[in-house]
Amino acid sequence: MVRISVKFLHRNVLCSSTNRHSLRHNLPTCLPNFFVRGYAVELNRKSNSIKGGRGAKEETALATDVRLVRNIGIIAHIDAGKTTTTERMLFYSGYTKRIGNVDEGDTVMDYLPAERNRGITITSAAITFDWNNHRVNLIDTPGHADFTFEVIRSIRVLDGAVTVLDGVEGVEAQTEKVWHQAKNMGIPRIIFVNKMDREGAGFGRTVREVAGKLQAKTAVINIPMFKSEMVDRMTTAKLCGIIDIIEMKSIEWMPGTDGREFAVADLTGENLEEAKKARVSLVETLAELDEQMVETFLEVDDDHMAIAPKDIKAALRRCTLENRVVPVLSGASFRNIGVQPLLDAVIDYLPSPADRPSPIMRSSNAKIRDLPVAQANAGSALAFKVIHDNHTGKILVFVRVYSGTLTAYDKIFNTSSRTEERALQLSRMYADSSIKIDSIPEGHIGVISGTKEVRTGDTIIFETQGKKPSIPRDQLRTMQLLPIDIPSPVFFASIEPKTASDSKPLEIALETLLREDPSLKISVDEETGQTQLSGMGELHLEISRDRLINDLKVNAHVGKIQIAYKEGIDPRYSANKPTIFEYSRAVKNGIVSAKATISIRGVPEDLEFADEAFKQELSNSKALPESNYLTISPELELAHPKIDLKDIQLAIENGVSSGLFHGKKYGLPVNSVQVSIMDINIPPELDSAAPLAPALRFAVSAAMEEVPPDMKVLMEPVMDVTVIVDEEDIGSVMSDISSARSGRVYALDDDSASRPEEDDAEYIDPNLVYSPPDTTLHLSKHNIRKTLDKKLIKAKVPLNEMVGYLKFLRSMTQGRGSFIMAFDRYERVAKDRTESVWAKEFE
Ligand SMILES: Nc1nc2c(ncn2[C@@H]2O[C@H](COP(=O)(O)OP(=O)(O)OP(=O)(O)O)[C@@H](O)[C@H]2O)c(=O)[nH]1
Repeated sequence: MVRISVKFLHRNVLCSSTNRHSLRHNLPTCLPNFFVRGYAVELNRKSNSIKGGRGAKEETALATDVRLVRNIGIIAHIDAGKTTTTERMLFYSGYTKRIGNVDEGDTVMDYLPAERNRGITITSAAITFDWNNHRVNLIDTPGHADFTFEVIRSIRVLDGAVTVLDGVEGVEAQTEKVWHQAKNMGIPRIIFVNKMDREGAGFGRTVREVAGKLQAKTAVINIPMFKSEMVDRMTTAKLCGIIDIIEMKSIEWMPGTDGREFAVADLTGENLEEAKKARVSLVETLAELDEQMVETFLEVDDDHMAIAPKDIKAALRRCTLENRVVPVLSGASFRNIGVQPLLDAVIDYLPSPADRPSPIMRSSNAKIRDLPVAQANAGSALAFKVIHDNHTGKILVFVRVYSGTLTAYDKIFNTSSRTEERALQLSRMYADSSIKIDSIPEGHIGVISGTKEVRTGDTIIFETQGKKPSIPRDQLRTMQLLPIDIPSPVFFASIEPKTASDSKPLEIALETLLREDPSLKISVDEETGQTQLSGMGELHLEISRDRLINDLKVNAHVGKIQIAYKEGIDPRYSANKPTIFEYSRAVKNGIVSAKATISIRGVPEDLEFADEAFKQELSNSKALPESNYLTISPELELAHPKIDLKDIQLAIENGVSSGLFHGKKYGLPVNSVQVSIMDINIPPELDSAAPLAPALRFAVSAAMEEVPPDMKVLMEPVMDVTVIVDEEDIGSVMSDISSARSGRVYALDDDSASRPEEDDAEYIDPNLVYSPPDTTLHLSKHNIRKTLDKKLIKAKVPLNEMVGYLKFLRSMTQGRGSFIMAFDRYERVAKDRTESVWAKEFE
């Protein structure tokens, strides 16, 4: 006998059956007049079992059958309602007992600094819940631009994404950016147009924007439903539910309830008429893309209404998985409207790991070919987030297993740190608790606790029982999954322990921070001994500082957050002759001298204009940190009778990098230079590569010394800025950017660069897509945003000119303007600005 307890109209309705499937099938009949989809089951957290209908067998299937898994993320512009929507998802799936409220600061998902002190749940990277007999792993993707790197990293482990849009604001710049990242990675997406209860919200307008701006082929599967209401003797329309275009039903939520109950009814009147238009469009869109839909359509004599919902769903699933269409839904999470259909859509249309192509593993050894994980015949997993649990003090490593089943106590080999350890404890994170598990099967997400070496972004290889890897083990151990280029950090702060005894704990805490977030960088100035923490943005460093002081409890002084300037060499500089440097050092067998002949030059910012020979030389060079290059003359023979070639190369690289740590004019790290080694004498009696590093460090330092001071330049981070303004503000904003902020405007409203041209066969004309009329907009008392009149100004602007820009922009545009920016590159500070920048930042 299987029993399931369903929360229904404030009552617990108990349905029983001897057969689990029959129970599921008959469930709606237990609840007359209501159409129950995605019903909530209660989780009894204490016993870690699910009360009611889900027996152990079913839980096992959920935990192992990869087709029942959805690894998804929510991507959205700040404030679109990502957290509000997620909180409802957790509540309706039965994993939280009440709905958290963003405005009252009691949500499970929020990760902002104020909530961070509460511990692990806030920073959870993935939260698991079950819906309609499927397991959903919701992977967190932060919205702030400082964390763009983290967004990219999270997107890589997603199989599908929900894009939440604000029905008033439409497609916003940040959304567009993340959308394209997800699209480029081939991740199927669905769209949820949220906040449809707000005045000025336009569903039809937003759908047209999705088609126009995102160039997505839309399939509207539900539309908002409104009811007329008299407010202050004026008729207004109030959102009350949605019209389901697949089932051709209305779904209405009672105002003021928690949204678990909803009434399903047949459509009538205007709602029916509009639904028919939407159904025709949906079927025709699918028939354009899916042959099976054409056949089904012919079978029902071209009657759009006669096609069974299951056939529409199947076609829509096929097309969504192939990224040919994007299902669009509507609702208002805050009013508890439309979230259950969204959850259903996650299950119905987004892929399971089995539907996704096998990712590629790439070796650090260029000679080894790329290997799709499916062909490796070995276990592989990606550590996509590492978190320090403040409560237990343990390091939790969130992994996505790509192949094989990771079992507790398995030996795991980390291909980045090249270390082996055991996966001592495995668990799965639920909304506010974790459950110990024995294994994490392929396609699933789970947590390994207590590892010593794993960092965010590392690849883990493990051997699966009875299988022999398809390539030799030493080669397999050089493979990495989805490596990510980490952009240069542009802000830094100095860090000092308060007392000598605080030094060791600080070192350990910094190591923890770096394991969690590889986009942070620690550098130690060898001359001054000062430690610097660098990051992507002010907020990024503020959060890291709070983690250090408040969470990891170190006793340290963190200096002011500053822009990370660099020192460079004017590319016009060319040394008359290379620097020859001789270095002697006492070693075991006596004194050895190493002689290095090197030259140094500045690399121009716009490499595309450099001469071909130089470009060719750089492409054969080793890229070092700080956009520097190391070119070793091809004639140079580095092989040594006693020392491994790899060790020699590594010592040279380390030596050159540390020689570039301090520029000779400004004392800043050196950026964008090429160091060429023409000759190097490695004494045969040397038996370790160690002395080579200081030799090279001094040689590079000496070469830098020889560059005349007027050829040494200050370099600054320059941002790629997109300012979104109304037409009437274009003139003032552009002139401010170019005159007051030393920026270069390079495009106006040219947000179409990544889109097909209008005469391209691929072009999606927003005027031709189906979108319901926005009947409520004329009732709005306020000015309605003219979305399509917004203009984008794109410019390259020095970062120091952007500090405090939002406030300035808001006042210049009466609050209408907004902007996003991302690091572009380091550029030389123009001569006329150098003095003022130096004075402002360093004096
Ligand atoms: N009227 C209305 N307000 C909503 C709705 N959904 C969210 N909000 C409000 O919008 C604001 C932002 O919501 P969040 O859920 O924090 O948005 P977010 O996308 O998670 O924002 P970040 O975490 O800052 O990226 C809050 O004040 C919410 O109460 C909705 O459906 N209707």
